[in-house]
Amino acid sequence: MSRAEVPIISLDGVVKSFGAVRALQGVDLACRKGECIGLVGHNGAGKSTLMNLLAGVFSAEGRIALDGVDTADRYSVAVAQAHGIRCVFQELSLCPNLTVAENARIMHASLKGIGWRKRAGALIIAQLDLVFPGHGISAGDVVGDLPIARRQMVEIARAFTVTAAAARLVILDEPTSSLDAHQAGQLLAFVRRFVAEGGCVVLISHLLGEILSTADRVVVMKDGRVVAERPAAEFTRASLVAAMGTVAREEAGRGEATVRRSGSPRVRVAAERRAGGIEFTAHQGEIVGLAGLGGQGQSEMLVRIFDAARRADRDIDVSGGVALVAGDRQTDGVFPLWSIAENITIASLARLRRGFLIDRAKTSAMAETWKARIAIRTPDVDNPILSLSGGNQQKALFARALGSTAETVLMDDPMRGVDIGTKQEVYDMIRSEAAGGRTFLWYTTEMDELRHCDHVYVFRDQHIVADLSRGELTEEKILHASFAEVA
Ligand SMILES: Nc1ncnc2c1ncn2[C@@H]1O[C@H](COP(=O)(O)OP(=O)(O)OP(=O)(O)O)[C@@H](O)[C@H]1O
Repeated sequence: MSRAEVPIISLDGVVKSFGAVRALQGVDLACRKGECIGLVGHNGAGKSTLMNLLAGVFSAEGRIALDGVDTADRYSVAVAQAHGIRCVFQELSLCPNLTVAENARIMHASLKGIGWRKRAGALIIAQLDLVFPGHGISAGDVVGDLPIARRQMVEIARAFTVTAAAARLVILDEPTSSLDAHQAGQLLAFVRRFVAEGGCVVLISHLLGEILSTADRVVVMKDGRVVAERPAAEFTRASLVAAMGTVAREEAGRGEATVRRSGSPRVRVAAERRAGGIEFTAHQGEIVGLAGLGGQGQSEMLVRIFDAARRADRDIDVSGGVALVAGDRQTDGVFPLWSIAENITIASLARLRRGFLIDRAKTSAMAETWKARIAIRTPDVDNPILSLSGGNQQKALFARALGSTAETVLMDDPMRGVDIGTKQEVYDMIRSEAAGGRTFLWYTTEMDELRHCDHVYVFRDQHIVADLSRGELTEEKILHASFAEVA
């Protein structure tokens, strides 16, 4: 084997268990210079566990070799970092109370002495400029004040920064899940440049289009095993879905071409008092999309509506109960110290009461029902929520909202990290619940998801700039409204 072919890291027969769960059941993987490996698999297949192993976070049984040398059981985060192995985790890991520059310094201990903050700031901003030109982030911004997309951009750029050790292998776990299409395109183009210059990237994603367009080789995992591994060019979207063990099917959009908006609105947000201001309405049984580039005021609108259901807001009318599926599950969704069952049932406690107490049997029954309906992978719903894989935590948030009696469900980019099979199940559920009279307000940056909507409002710069019914909905119109200057 020539030197160039010696893998940066190789795993051989790696096994990892969490209690009764065998997360990895004997995995082999080699990561070489100059390649992007696409890693796919259903929620809970073992992808994040594998990346934690590559990053030295978890120890495991089996063999790990670095540059062809067996590390025996000496592999650790420090050893991984010294070899230029970096990770961008699905759950963002920046310190929210520190600035962008200070967070860059955490990764680079060599930035010290007088002026370190300035140097750290220059380093991260230069990298952001390379990956996400026009990012709009400053070194002095406090991370906790940034919207989730910008936090994700900082985290990604930080992984590629170079000081003492160059980045040789960067593992990206669902890196585009909070980015809009434009930012995702910037990142994937950068990945190709990094790989062309001799770097290696492991790209974990449920968006199969980005795997097929960016990866050289695709590794498919199922239930803790690698079940297929081939050059990306040999896969089609359908064969990839089939390899993951999901039945491929064309996603159906909403049936009829146009829908007459009738009945009294469930949610109405008055038009802004400016020329051309557009009123936002959502009627009973409608699925209403909030579109546009990421972070253009869509989440803020959902939060205002959520608040208006509890206390009067002169510009917003809401009738009936409201539930929210948060996209930023880390800060807005999951109760990290609670069990899976408690996380699912918290929005339904009124129905689960017996006298003054919560009926545990009813709570467990509701959690079990949703575990089965939405395929939450856990041996026991009383396990802590954080024992679930990221996508399965997101499913629990869906179960919380759909299982409540709220007439209106607000969804803030809710499919983060959810696998393709489950997405199809959830789309079906949303459609049938809407047919039964429920109203959905759905913020998504995925064009494909907007096809499920009856009506779409496009946001730009905190304003609604277009109001499109299903019959008028095209990707071109949405892009045009997303980018066009206000006349
Ligand atoms: N800390 C933990 N404690 C208990 N079980 C865990 C823990 N971390 C992971 N698991 C379990 O290991 C299995 C693999 O999880 P992993 O996070 O690797 O899946 P994944 O393929 O990354 O899924 P996703 O696409 O949802 O991110 C799952 O069944 C998960 O519940």
